[in-house]
Amino acid sequence: MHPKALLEETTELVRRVLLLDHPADAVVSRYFREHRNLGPRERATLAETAYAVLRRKRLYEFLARSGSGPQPRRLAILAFQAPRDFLKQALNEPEKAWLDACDAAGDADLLPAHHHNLPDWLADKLQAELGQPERDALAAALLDGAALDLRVNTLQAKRPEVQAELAKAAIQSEATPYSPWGLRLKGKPALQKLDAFTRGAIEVQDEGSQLLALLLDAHRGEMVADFCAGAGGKTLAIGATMRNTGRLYAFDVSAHRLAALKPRLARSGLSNVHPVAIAHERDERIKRLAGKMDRVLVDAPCTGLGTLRRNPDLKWRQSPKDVAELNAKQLAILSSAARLVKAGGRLVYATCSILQSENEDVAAAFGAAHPDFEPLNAAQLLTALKVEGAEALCAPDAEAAGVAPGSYLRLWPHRHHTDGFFAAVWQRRGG
Ligand SMILES: C[S@@+](CC[C@H](N)C(=O)[O-])C[C@H]1O[C@@H](n2cnc3c(N)ncnc32)[C@H](O)[C@@H]1O
Repeated sequence: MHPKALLEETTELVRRVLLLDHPADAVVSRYFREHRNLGPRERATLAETAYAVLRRKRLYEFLARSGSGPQPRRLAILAFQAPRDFLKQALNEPEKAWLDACDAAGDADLLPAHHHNLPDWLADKLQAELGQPERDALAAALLDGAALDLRVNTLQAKRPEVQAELAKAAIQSEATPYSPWGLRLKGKPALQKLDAFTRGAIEVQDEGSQLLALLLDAHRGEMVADFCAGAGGKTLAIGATMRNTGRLYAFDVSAHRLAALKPRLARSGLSNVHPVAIAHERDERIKRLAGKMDRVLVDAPCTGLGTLRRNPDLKWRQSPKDVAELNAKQLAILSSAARLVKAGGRLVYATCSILQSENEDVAAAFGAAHPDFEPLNAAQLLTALKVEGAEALCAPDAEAAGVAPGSYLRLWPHRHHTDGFFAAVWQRRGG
């Protein structure tokens, strides 16, 4: 495709994702369905440019003020993911001169917002919670793309075997540093046609997400509930730790998301999983299981701000009002799910958010209202599960928030190269 046509297609996709009315990945998929003529390299340029605009929107909007022509075109030019000489073939003379001037803009011309590229409310909140140097390190890490991590399905294969099998297909990987099941791939190879994928030996899953399933520590023969199972990323990992025995309920209010679990379950070889679509967290079907579960995971709906490397649109699609509404929902879901836990059983509350209000504050509110749940130290649990350097994963600086070091799992992109995750763990007293 001629550079001019490619820039025009890219401009249209940028315009659509910036409406922010749907998740960016859905907008991109829809665009590709509507434009089947686009080849794989063209698709990559379009998608990567749209994501680059979302990542550095504040910087590019600032630079775009000096240009002319439609704003989405200016943003697409600034973020265009191809060599400059290719791009310049698509530009008129004034655009070329303007782009050269933008490339020459130095730090002195830029404000902090043009570096962190966060909305003000979020930049301020993170600065208040972390201090500015840490906030800036986090913001910089969130501007990078994330590595592609796999979880090896240990029901089917061992990690070194899968690693060797991938190497034969020219896919290089290294063992993830913390998760015993993880492989971090070099690059972003296509996986869906690999035998290892179709037979269920691998699933795409961030290392941090694997650690949440590990922390639940479900065993053979247990009764376990994954309360917000969604498409079942963690359900599959938990089912494997149970060695396909016992009973694993996958609850979610979204039948649509649970439907996406079905083909993954079929590949995985798990037959102990029972997906159940519920109306809400106080659904009658849940009440019947009160006090019966050995383990309950609440992977709560959240802002997803820990996943900005993958979903940069989320920072523009969330507001303080959304956060406040989620906080109430998170506590309600956690409190309802806790009723399922039997005496002596374990409860894990997790999010992929980096905000204290969705994490420590919800855990503290739940703990204050539920003296029958004893908090467990996440660092000690992960150390017992042989996770290397578990203490550094578990909020070593938590004392500032008034809790003992190691109380909570706190994963950060800039520290641990995972998505941002939180987990708190309790044991129900009386077992
Ligand atoms: C963070 S996502 C879960 C991701 C999933 N555990 C995984 O590993 O792929 C949160 C899920 O909570 C579900 N949810 C929202 N409200 C809920 C409720 N009241 N009860 C149960 N699930 C709920 C959403 O539909 C969504 O699938």
